[in-house]
Amino acid sequence: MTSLLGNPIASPGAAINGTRRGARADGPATVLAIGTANPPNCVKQEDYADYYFRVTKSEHLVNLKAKLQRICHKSAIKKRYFHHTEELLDSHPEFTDRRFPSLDARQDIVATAVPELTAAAAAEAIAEWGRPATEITHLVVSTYSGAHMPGTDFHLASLLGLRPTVRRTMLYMNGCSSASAALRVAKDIAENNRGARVLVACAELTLILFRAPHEAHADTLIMQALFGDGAGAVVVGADPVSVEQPDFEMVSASQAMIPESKDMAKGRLREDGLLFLPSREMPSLVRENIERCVVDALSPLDISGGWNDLFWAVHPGGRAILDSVEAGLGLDPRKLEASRHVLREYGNMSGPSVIFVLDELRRQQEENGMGVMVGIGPGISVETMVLRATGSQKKI
Ligand SMILES: CC(C)(COP(=O)(O)OP(=O)(O)OC[C@H]1O[C@@H](n2cnc3c(N)ncnc32)[C@H](O)[C@@H]1OP(=O)(O)O)[C@@H](O)C(=O)NCCC(=O)NCCSC(=O)CC(=O)O
Repeated sequence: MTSLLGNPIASPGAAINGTRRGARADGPATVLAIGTANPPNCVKQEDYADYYFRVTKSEHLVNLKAKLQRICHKSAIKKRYFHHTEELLDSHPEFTDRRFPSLDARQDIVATAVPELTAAAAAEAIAEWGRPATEITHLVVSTYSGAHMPGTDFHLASLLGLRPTVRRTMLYMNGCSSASAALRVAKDIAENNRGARVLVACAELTLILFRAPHEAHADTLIMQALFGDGAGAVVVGADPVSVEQPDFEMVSASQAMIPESKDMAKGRLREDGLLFLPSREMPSLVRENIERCVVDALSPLDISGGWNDLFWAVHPGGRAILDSVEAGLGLDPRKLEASRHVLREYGNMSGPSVIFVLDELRRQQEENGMGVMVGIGPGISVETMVLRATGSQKKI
């Protein structure tokens, strides 16, 4: 091919391919910094049944209260944090009375509370990262606590002073695997856009699903007994520059649907808030399927068996979920200590939980060599990310 002046020119395809190759990062995406945040209202698990039946004015349901006490006792949770307080619930009787629609009022509260909590976690991550917030190029935000246009991503960008051209992606309704999904997206962005610095932020507030006990809905008690509020944020980028100290390389990411599991963990957004129903069979299905998911994710890397040689960051969905992963993979009990710590100190915070687990692993300096982050979400979906600890001596 020649130009109008008769000079030979390279074919456009070759030029574009060259540009595309040059636009990609050289190395893998890495975790450059982690931040977490919780609201201030803390309720001890041993007090939760008294608290919950008092605030929902349901003391007369003595059998359900005793059942909640049994569940709390077996939950392996010590305390949880909530945005909602007794005063807030008192001023909104529609949150505890199933006969009235309450979605509008819930949405109005989370519209500001979710961006604020997310911003607290993100500000911590950016401070640790050590570069100005304006150098964040991409933002990936995930939540099921409310849905607005513009969304939490837009408000968060303003609260943090990100540049107006930051490229935003909003993920909704990914349940408890939301942070894993957001980190998977961030890895792809970082590896395909040279110099990209991606802020992942994920927050959930249980106000969106808070409801009173009801004799016909015993499963409500599971949600009320296990779930807590929290936000996690991660700065992701490839080819670190000198000020940046990565904690983990993000080696590979995969996602799988457990067969025949579509009714195992399902959520519906209704006039009385988000109704989320984890089935009783969820722990056994996780136990039966987890190893196949892990094998499928790791075999392309020539890693098979020897699960106790890896470190593990598993979503603390509940004590029985962690027991199932431990049994399904034949893990030594100390392998899930970071996940059990997060469950004990915060409950199941849905998606943000795995970010807390990564933070805990590096704090305990338990991570070493290769490891696996496992998100468990609706369906049942299993998100697997292989990580390599960098052995960073970062002060955190
Ligand atoms: C709730 C538990 C702490 C209870 O501990 P145990 O199982 O050891 O104790 P147990 O069998 O005696 O159960 C205590 C009481 O809870 C009841 N119970 C247990 N699981 C239930 C469920 N899913 N729905 C309704 N009730 C349930 C039992 O019938 C029993 O009632 P009674 O005492 O009257 O006989 C545990 O089962 C657990 O951790 N389950 C996992 C919870 C879960 O599904 N988490 C995933 C959330 S979704 C998630 O994270 C990801 C996502 O999907 O997005």
